[in-house]
Amino acid sequence: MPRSNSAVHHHRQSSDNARWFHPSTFAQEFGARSSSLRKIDDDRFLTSGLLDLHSFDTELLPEVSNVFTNGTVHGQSYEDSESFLSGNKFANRSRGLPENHALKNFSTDKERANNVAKIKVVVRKRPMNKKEIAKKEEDIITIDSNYLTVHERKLKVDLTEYVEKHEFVFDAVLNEDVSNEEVYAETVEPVVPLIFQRTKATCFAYGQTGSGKTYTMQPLPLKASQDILSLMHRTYRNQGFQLFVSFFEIYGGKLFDLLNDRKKLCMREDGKQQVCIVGLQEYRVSKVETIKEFIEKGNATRSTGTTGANEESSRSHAILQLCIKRSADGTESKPARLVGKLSFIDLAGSERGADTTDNDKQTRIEGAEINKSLLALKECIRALDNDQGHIPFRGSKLTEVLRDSFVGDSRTVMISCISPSSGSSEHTLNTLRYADRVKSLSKGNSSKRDPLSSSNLRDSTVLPGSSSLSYDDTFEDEMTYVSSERNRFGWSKPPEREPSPPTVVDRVPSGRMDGNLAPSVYLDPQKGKKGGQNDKAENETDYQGPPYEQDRTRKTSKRVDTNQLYAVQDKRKIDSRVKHVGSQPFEANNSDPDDDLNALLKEEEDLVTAHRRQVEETMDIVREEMNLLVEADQPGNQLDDYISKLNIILSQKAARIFQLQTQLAQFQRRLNEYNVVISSGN
Ligand SMILES: Nc1ncnc2c1ncn2[C@@H]1O[C@H](COP(=O)(O)OP(=O)(O)OP(=O)(O)O)[C@@H](O)[C@H]1O
Repeated sequence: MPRSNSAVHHHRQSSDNARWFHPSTFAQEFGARSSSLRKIDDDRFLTSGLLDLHSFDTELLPEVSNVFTNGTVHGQSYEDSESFLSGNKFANRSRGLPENHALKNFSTDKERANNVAKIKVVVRKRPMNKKEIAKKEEDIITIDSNYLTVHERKLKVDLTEYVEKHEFVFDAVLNEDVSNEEVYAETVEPVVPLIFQRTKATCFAYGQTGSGKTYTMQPLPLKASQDILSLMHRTYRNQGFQLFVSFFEIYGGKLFDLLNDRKKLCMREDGKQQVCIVGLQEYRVSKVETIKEFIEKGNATRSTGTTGANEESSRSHAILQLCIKRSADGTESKPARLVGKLSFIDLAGSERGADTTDNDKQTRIEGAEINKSLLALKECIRALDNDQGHIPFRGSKLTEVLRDSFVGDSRTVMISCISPSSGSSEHTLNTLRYADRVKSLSKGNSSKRDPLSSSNLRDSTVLPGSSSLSYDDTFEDEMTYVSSERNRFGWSKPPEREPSPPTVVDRVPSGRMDGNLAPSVYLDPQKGKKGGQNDKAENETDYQGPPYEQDRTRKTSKRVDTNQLYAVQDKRKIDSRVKHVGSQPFEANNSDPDDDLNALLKEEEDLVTAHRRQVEETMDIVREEMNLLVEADQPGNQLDDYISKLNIILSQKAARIFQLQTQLAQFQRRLNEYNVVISSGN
């Protein structure tokens, strides 16, 4: 197994679920819609959804017009197409937004695509809320361009306080004043044109409960559809492109169609090892309004599923996909094939992931499942960006479903949401470390972690300029629109657009889930403390400062049927890459290879986390020793006191080193076993 520097802390997830498609907020955003999907069904051309696994091949089209070449597209200028595509560029990028003007004139779409990072990690800090202010908590996050510093208050052994700084660098760091519109521009907007060029892109958010995942993610799919449809009706007019939407959830390892009465779906692999979701309904859409209705419907279905209510959806991953298809001859006479895809993933319930020490069995199972998703996700991203032959998508159901998104031309945008307050420092650091880990997986990152470069052992990282977003300020004026009118999510109203295309919604049998990807995650490992509900309660109170308009529906915490979770693991083993070694199976005892891999990944994470902790603690101890020496030099110091303190310190050091050595030796043994198998398999 190729080694890497990856390390995700085992973050206890202390959040409630992140449901950025929550119906209540959605309805408030876009106005409550009385129309149900039934209406959609009635009014539009929906066919019953049957799945022909092979009718919608995932093969990409041989040629897609090079629309950006030479700045003209079928007589339409590039500038024209850009101006409507990016109607929200901002004159003011000083609020935590990095200057991304490096990429000025793209001469080709390929160049454009190359300039959009494969993995982009963005951090968003939310404002302090009323409760935090009332508790006199401090804002411990400072941001300077794409640099972020956590000022963590700590106590020495002698109980004196000091501030430890943890510095991070990400592709973009957005402060509390940054609007959702700007978040979109920084994250999803740059990848939208790429999905017309055969790219599969995924956006997901993670972070502690109440850190702003829902607030951040909820508006993105609609905004993206708006831009996609604009491109289709302008730049790519009459080229046979079609937009499809699907929305499903993974709950307890099973798939449910959120746009088809939560019908249970079945995941299969075809002969070409393509992942197919049998029965998944895809709806052809040509109006943003219609997509809103579908999302609303999906959210409602998710929260009122047959076996439960909100708490169930809080334990599910919701995946909304926007697919661009095109018929081979550019007309609609032939079946459309997938060109590109944009996935928005709500990895819910992640707050339970770190709480593997919880006494409740159900909670432990869920936590383990979520940890598994996070680890598997990270591993897939790592493999993806390093063009590794083996992509461990089987590490979790989520990554398995998203398999196609980890191959080919893909883009991943991670949004790490963080709370600013001192009371959240541990969660915040965990979130940032995970983000940092994912970012450091990218081979595109030129800057490497230099653990000793900082006097205080920085947490972070990487790469200035490794993957900044591509903005073309040549067109900035045209792209800019300013509106004082903002909706509840902070979006400015978009400028007047072209007349909407006729409302057409075709229900299409799809059957194939061609790719996509990526999960929203959240990680927040926190040991020893049961995070979550209390934090949640606090975080959900009103904010002061900027008027926050988003209402949230509280998610209650109920228990789900254990059997459902157990029933989950659909263990069809078809990974041809994991082979047997001679006559000896990969794992003795008939154990599941996926489980072995997962266990190994978990051990790796544990080891790196333990190492990190050990280094940090060592630094603390060294400080203690220095203080002790200073004290020892003082006249009249107590020798007894010095000796006993030194003894304690040395014992602590020895114990920690011994513990880490044991863990390392254990991991090396496991690694050796695994390496044999993988190398033989390849
Ligand atoms: N950047 C922001 N600006 C203004 N308000 C925000 C921002 N981020 C979050 N909020 C507000 O903070 C509260 C919590 O945010 P949100 O529900 O998005 O958190 P979450 O991470 O999704 O939580 P959970 O994991 O519990 O679902 C909401 O009331 C939201 O409106």
